[in-house]
Amino acid sequence: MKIAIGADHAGYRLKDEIVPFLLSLGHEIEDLGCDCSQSVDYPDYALPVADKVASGQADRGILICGTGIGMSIAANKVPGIRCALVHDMFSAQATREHNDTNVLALGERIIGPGLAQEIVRIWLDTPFSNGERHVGRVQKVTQIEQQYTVHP
Ligand SMILES: O=C(CO)[C@H](O)[C@H](O)[C@H](O)COP(=O)(O)O
Repeated sequence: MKIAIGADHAGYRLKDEIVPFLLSLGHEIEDLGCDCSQSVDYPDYALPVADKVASGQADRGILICGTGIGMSIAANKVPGIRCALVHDMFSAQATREHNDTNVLALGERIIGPGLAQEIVRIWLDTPFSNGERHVGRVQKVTQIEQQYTVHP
């Protein structure tokens, strides 16, 4: 899978643990920063990752900040993005099966690298269930997005 990944200053250390893990699983990674503890703004890293996924240049995106909250809020503003903030293995599976999420947000200040890797592995491996009720609900979410998208 081609995966775009980004973090702010509160998430780059966990990103640096996740990137080699993803490479060891055989994924292609585009690391869009940041790479040091100098304070930056999470929307500046959420947008490029979300854009890679929304435009089809990446299959999935992973975003990391202190809590994952800022990254998930920002990513979900991009049309076509369904970003889930996940800190447990059950939700990692459920959000793929039920919500067909294409971006995963994690909080470095919330979980350690071992749990984060398990969440990432499950989230990447779990297919969308394609159950009729889930397809219909995801379509309804897309319809909400379309209602608020300004078309020129
Ligand atoms: O957006 C966030 C909180 O919802 C992220 O966790 C940020 O990483 C966090 O706000 C950064 O905080 P800092 O005090 O500027 O390090």
